[in-house]
Amino acid sequence: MSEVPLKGQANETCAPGQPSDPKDPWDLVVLGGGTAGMVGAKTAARLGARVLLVERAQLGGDCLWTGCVPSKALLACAEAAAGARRGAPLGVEARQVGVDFAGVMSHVRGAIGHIAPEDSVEALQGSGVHVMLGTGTFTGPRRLDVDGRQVQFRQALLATGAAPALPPIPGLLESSPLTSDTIWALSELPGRLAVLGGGSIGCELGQAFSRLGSQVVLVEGADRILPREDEEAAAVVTDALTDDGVKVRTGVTVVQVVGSSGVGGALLLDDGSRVDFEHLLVAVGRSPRTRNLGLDASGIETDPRGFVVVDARLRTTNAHVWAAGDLTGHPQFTHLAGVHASTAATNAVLGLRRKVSLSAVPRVTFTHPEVAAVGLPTQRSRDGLQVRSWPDSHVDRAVAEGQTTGFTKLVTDRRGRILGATVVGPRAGETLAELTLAVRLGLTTRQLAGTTHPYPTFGDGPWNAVIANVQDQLTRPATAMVIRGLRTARRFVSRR
Ligand SMILES: Cc1cc2nc3c(=O)[nH]c(=O)nc-3n(C[C@H](O)[C@H](O)[C@H](O)COP(=O)(O)OP(=O)(O)OC[C@H]3O[C@@H](n4cnc5c(N)ncnc54)[C@H](O)[C@@H]3O)c2cc1C
Ligand SMILES: NC(=O)c1ccc[n+]([C@@H]2O[C@H](COP(=O)([O-])OP(=O)(O)OC[C@H]3O[C@@H](n4cnc5c(N)ncnc54)[C@H](O)[C@@H]3O)[C@@H](O)[C@H]2O)c1
Repeated sequence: MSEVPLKGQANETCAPGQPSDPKDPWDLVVLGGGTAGMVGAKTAARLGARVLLVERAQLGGDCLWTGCVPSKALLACAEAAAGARRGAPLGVEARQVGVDFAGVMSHVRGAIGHIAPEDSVEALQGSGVHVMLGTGTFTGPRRLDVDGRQVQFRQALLATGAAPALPPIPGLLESSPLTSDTIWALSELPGRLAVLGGGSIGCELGQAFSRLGSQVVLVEGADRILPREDEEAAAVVTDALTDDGVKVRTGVTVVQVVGSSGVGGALLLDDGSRVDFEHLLVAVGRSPRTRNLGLDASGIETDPRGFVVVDARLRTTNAHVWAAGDLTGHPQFTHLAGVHASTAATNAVLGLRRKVSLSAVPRVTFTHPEVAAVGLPTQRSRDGLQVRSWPDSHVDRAVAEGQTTGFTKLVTDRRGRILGATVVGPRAGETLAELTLAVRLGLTTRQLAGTTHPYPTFGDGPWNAVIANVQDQLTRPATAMVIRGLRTARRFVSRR
């Protein structure tokens, strides 16, 4: 363990070092320096608390080193290749698209390197947070051991994240599969890549590797990929993956993996078929990093899957310990980890009772086209709720770009309040922002329809969908009668 000392007088003022008197514990000790840990620590320091953050590896966590940043950088390379290839219908022909995998990985590392200083020890110190590098374990309700050093706290924030899950399939471990933790070390593009799991990671990385030139087979146990998303959205992505050369196999179970570490192998499926691979990527979900943390010693309970049990204020079953991010069992997103952390840190340091709400947490799968969703499912109409759809084939920007497979779907109540949305299309994640605000604030389609949107943008999809919903409302018998009455009165008045 190495302790990183604070530098400079200014830092000393805002974040004094370890209190020398053990009866004067840290106001907040944060365990884990990923998104949740860093945001929580900075929030608490900004509120004037004396904060110690303990990280066992490197600050930045999964998002920076193995998650969002490398995956989106890889996707950008893949989109550059695919964009060059799909020029023909637009009159632009690139006869041979070459991919230099070393160059791709250099871009991926470059993106990480660009962002890393913002998540560095120095940056945290500059925000008034004391950092200790080492592995933390609870040794009591208000005590931690960090590689042999005892740390006392008034409050603690647990933010140790989650790690790729490996299902108990015979032969899987022996085949040393790749996961989202290890795939970034590849130095050569896999010739044949099998991807187990058709969720966010499987779809994003499967499509990216296929666009870069790998032969990809994606194996999903459920009857469709992206099983948590709108069925039509999943169908559009299935078609897109297929167009990009991915062989999508759904509704099949892997009964055995044959082959040994590093020399390829095969998935044996329950329908008797096999999928040969050079590399296997496993992406079937992420398990909380809650083992060997001494949670029993500190009275912190976990659920049967190992996620830390929290209340709506993110307090664990130890009244002095809070939890944030992937280890809580809430949706596993960087943006939610940040919201969690600022809420939990504020509650911990100031004794407030702020709650997190999961009703308007947006999610985006960054395939091409993207699938972005928030709020209630848009799958089908339910009692008293309407679903309104608008296809990108009627969005002028999508037509101009020759990318019309997407759509916007809204679920609204009778008053036109927007309760949920799914947007599929290029940059759907950006388009979703206003719908997220609408769901969160309970805005109506009438309010959004009355807001001028710039033309021509993909934002026309949601705008046309809300306008269509308002027009639907105008056809209701009572409203139609009022309109008829006003029109008749107007005619009468203007005749005089
Ligand atoms: C391939 C991939 C792509 C993703 N893409 C997106 C995306 O596009 N958008 C999005 O919102 N989310 C995305 N995610 C999810 C996102 O990365 C996570 O939700 C986010 O990183 C969770 O942050 P966290 O702080 O909870 O955990 P982590 O980032 O995992 O941080 C936990 C930290 O705790 C440390 N730690 C663990 N145990 C100890 C200990 N005992 N002592 C000290 N330190 C410890 C770890 O070293 C780590 O640094 C992606 C994930 C993956 C894998
Ligand atoms: N764009 C993003 O925001 C983004 C991107 C990547 C990851 N993430 C986060 O990381 C988490 C983990 O991603 P993930 O893709 O590993 O998990 P996931 O839960 O999104 O998807 C896992 C998929 O694997 C399937 N599956 C499970 N066991 C299987 C088996 N034995 N055989 C075949 N299929 C099986 C499931 O049906 C599911 O479709 C996500 O839930 C998400 O929160 C987010």
